[in-house]
Amino acid sequence: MKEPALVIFDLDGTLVDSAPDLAEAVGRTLEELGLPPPGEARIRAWVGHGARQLLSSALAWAGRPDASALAEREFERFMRHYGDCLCLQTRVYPGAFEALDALAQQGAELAVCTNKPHRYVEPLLVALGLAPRFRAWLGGDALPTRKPDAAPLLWLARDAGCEARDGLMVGDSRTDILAARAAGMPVVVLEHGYPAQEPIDDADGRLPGFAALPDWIHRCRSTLWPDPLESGRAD
Ligand SMILES: O=C(O)COP(=O)(O)O
Ligand SMILES: [Mg+2]
Repeated sequence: MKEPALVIFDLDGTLVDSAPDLAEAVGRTLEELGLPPPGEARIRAWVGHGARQLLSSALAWAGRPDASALAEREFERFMRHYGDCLCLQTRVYPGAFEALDALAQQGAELAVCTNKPHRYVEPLLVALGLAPRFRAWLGGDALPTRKPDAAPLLWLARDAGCEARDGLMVGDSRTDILAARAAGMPVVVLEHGYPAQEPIDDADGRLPGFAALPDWIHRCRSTLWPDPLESGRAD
């Protein structure tokens, strides 16, 4: 029986809890614009669609009817602030290192696919000691399209020399599920992250956190990654 050849992790809400630092950066940006900071709880509900969308959600919440145009204009201001608070309070979720090590020991390649701006992905992974675990990572603006488009997952599968169907996406949101489905990749959702704003019940699995991941993969491997010799799959 096979194991996944490649496991791709979402970043915010899956590998790391970055909401406090994102909230700080959004708060500083809005304060400079004379608007109230939305606070961490609201940020948790808005993360996952990229930084522009996050800023736009905050500006709309603060009552700006021109939120999306204003987010575009003030994007670099937000990016400066986020660069300043990238890793003040951001933490790796419990069990992540252990799960990554267990998967690597089983021979899986590991990668990160996030909608966070690409320029901040590597500094964050390095600061948290995660970078050496991954063969590759892609931020939301690394390619012309981002999750929920399939392109970043397909790019990472190609980079690892495998088919998307032989990989696994580990995420926390509907965006991750849609990207994986579009790529033809199995997907499991970890529920330790941000509150689900959209349905996540059509993932292949839902787990409370990392501790359950290696065992879940092991139990599901014959259905999710059937061995062509056993299943008669035509390649
Ligand atoms: O929305 C973002 O900035 C990042 O979100 P993701 O890591 O969950 O893709
Ligand atoms: Mg996420």
